[in-house]
Amino acid sequence: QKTALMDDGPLLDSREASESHEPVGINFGINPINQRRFKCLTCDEPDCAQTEICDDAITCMKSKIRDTDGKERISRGCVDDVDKMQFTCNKQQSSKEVKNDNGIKKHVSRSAGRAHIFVVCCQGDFCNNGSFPILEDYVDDGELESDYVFKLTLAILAPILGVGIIVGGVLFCVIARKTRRKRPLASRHKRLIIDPELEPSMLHFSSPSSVSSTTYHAHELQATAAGDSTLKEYLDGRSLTSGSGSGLPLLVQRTLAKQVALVECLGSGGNGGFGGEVWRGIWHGENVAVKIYFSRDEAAWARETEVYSQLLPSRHDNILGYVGSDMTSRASCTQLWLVTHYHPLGSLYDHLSHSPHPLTHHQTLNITLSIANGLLYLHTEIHGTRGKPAMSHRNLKSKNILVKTNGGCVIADFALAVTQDRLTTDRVDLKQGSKRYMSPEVLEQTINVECLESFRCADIYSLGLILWEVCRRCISNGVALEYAAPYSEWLSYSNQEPSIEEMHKLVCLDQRRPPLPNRWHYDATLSGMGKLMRECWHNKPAARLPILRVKKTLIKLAAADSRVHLPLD
Ligand SMILES: Nc1ncnc2c1ncn2[C@@H]1O[C@H](COP(=O)(O)OP(=O)(O)OP(=O)(O)O)[C@@H](O)[C@H]1O
Repeated sequence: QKTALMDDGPLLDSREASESHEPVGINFGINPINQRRFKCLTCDEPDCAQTEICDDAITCMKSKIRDTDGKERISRGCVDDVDKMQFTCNKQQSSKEVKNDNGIKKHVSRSAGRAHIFVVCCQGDFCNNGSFPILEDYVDDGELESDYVFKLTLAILAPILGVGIIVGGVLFCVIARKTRRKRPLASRHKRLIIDPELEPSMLHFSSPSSVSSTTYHAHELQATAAGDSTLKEYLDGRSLTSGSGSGLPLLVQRTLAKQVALVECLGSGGNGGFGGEVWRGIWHGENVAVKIYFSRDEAAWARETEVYSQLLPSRHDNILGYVGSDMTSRASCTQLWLVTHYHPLGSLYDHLSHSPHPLTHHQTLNITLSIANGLLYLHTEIHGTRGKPAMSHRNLKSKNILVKTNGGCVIADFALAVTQDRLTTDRVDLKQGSKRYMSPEVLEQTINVECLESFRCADIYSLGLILWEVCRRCISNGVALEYAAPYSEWLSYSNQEPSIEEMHKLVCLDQRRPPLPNRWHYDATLSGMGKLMRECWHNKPAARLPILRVKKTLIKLAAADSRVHLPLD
């Protein structure tokens, strides 16, 4: 039963004061036992515009409902039977209070898409007066779930991400370390090609087979990891530092070993040679020859370096071109490098003994004249700023002469070379040098070791033997002889280094000399060459021709031979 109320406010206030109106909450279940009836305010949804009174209620109620579309409805009323009360007042259970991040309570509907209902039930007359329950912010399950999913994802991903970052960091450090370790090699490799300090133009090969920077293979660029140069330390306190010679400036030479990539071993100096190895290397895209001495041969390396860098100030067509020297320390081993021009045809010995083709007269005279030319330069003192002292080679042989691709030759291996100054200050070891090419006075040890001229005469003896080796391979009347090393017909192991005793017996005691083939008599050039040889290997040093005379004789022979087309000066 409803009674209309004209003045809502004051009436409600006074009633409210006179009655106890405890919210029923979840304890409402005891009230039906009392069966006491209350008067309650009643008004209808949606806005409770008109309030009336109802009585006979076992509990009063007021409610606020927020629909799924967000619209709110309010109402008050009487609940007059127990079943209804249980149903109505239970509506509080449909939402759940949770605290958000800031500690503010929210009523949370447990199922998305359902209306949010808050019903307050109370027992007492007009106890449902007053303000309506407040619906807290609505947080639906979806939001909660997405929050949960987000947190779960974070909980899973965070450790994975953390471990990933640590592993990545460690990997980065390891790779960075490795790269740093490799970088010196890489930059070394680069320097091999682009170092502007060094001038590849110094290597002016006439060789058409010289390898250019565009034709060598990638594997050839594997720079040999030479150790740090110790050349400076070595040179400090020595006389080599002025470096007025033909090679690179000394400062530049100190980085040479790092700039050269060794490509192939050309041979090792056996048979009483220097004992190290000769390699073809690549330097600034050009082939170079690298002679690597063992540390026990340091004196020979130092002497050869000194000769090239100080005593042979200018380049000469018939002296092996010098690039530089370096001393490196690798795995606590000292390596001594001497870098020179590379001549792909190899030594005169290689050329004469391995080439299937005999020599023409033109080639024979080209070879012999160029050797004479080189030796003349070596033997002669030259005055002036680019001057040089007179020198003796002391180890002339066909293996120490290299063949250029233009058919001429260069003299190499100056480790035993001497000047008059040197002879005055140092005592030379006469056992050094190739025994096969030793002159009788060296074999007998009767040579005047303090006089340069006597060693020049010994060089001429060796030159005589070289002329013989070359001329044997010259074709005459369609016939050329096989290569033979001097004195091989009298030595048990013809190609092995003979002993000093063997050579002494042959050359000094038996007075043997290489035999001149008969057929040379029928060839003016070769017979002239035969005569020249005899004058070179004469037993008496003083009777031997000086090198200038040898050169002039060769020029005459060349000029007289129509098969020879050499520019003769
Ligand atoms: N500048 C060079 N260019 C090309 N090949 C070279 C050069 N220097 C040396 N060779 C080659 O390397 C080989 C070995 O050189 P090495 O100086 O050891 O000669 P060797 O005559 O066998 O020994 P040794 O002179 O010590 O008796 C030579 O036979 C020659 O073929």
